[in-house]
Amino acid sequence: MLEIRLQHRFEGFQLDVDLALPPGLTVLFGRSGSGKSSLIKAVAGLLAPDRGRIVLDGRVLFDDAQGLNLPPHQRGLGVIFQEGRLFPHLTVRQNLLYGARGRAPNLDRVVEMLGIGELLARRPGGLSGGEQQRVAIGRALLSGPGVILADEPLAALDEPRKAEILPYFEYLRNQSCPILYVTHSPAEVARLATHVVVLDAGQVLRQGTASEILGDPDLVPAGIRSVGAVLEVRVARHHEDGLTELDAGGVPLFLPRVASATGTMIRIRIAAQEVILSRTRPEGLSALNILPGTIDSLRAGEGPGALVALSTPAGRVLARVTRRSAETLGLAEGVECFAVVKTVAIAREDIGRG
Ligand SMILES: Nc1ncnc2c1ncn2[C@@H]1O[C@H](COP(=O)(O)OP(=O)(O)OP(=O)(O)O)[C@@H](O)[C@H]1O
Repeated sequence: MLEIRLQHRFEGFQLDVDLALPPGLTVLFGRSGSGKSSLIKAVAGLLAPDRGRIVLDGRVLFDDAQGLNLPPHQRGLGVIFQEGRLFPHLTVRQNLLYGARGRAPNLDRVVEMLGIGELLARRPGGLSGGEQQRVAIGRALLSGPGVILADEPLAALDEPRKAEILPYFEYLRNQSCPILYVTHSPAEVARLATHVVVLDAGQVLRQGTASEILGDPDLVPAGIRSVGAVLEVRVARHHEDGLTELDAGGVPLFLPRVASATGTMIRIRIAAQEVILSRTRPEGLSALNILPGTIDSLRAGEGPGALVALSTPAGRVLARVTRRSAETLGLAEGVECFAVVKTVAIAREDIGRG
């Protein structure tokens, strides 16, 4: 358990938060300049707040009232930054052991899990961005941390490298100590977050699940364009034609082949702009995914659009439609309709482990 209460003033900016983080992976989310990195730095011991108290599993890391401010290396943290920040003069093996201060009984297991056995004798300079980040994750893990701090760990990577690293964070979320993770990316929030804290101008604007936060255009930094639903669904069957059938609360959904075993739970993000609504069950349509539901809310945007929230057996689904369509179709709270989603509208990056 990590408790963070702190106040800090920079010129023109005041950070003021009071948080108790639950187990799992907590995402710090918010616009640029909202205070995410400053908060991470305060926990890491790289920024001494003006006032406050930071306690990890009952151990006080910082308390201005007691004049206590543990240095970073005594805090029991694993830190992963945007760039690996590995020591260039040490081999990968030495970098890994540095975090563990020489003792790493689980070195072999971590090396195997991260697939970095081939890299052990090399120096970081020659590694790809993705390889460096895997080593940085290994170093953080091997330090036996009480909490892992990850400040935009995927931001410097291209899409294929992101796809390579994301599963490791899913694994960590389900296995290890609490993780505090900064990102701007709704896809990362959808895939990784157990809990989301939205910061705005240095204050906590909202806290909630990925689904609650990503469904609210006021909370998502990119606004309506990246609003969407997050559903937890079960892999029901892999079909021979390359499609995977999912059980979404009893409704079948089809996606291009998902690399998860039958019976496992996965998370999928369905962007609101990829959803079409119909008042009657559509027929003769190429889209395979049709979810029946009832409209929970309809919210008109400033422009010609509206955001419709639909309660379905799979969970809450959002659709971005024009106000004109909403009027023509008679969409309103309580109205029953069908959400239609193309199979290929759910990108690979939007599919993660449950
Ligand atoms: N050392 C500093 N001195 C003065 N102002 C600072 C310092 N560090 C951060 N700030 C200010 O504090 C505010 C919050 O910055 P911070 O880096 O924590 O935001 P952020 O949410 O992490 O942003 P981004 O997503 O762009 O990384 C900004 O206005 C920034 O200019």
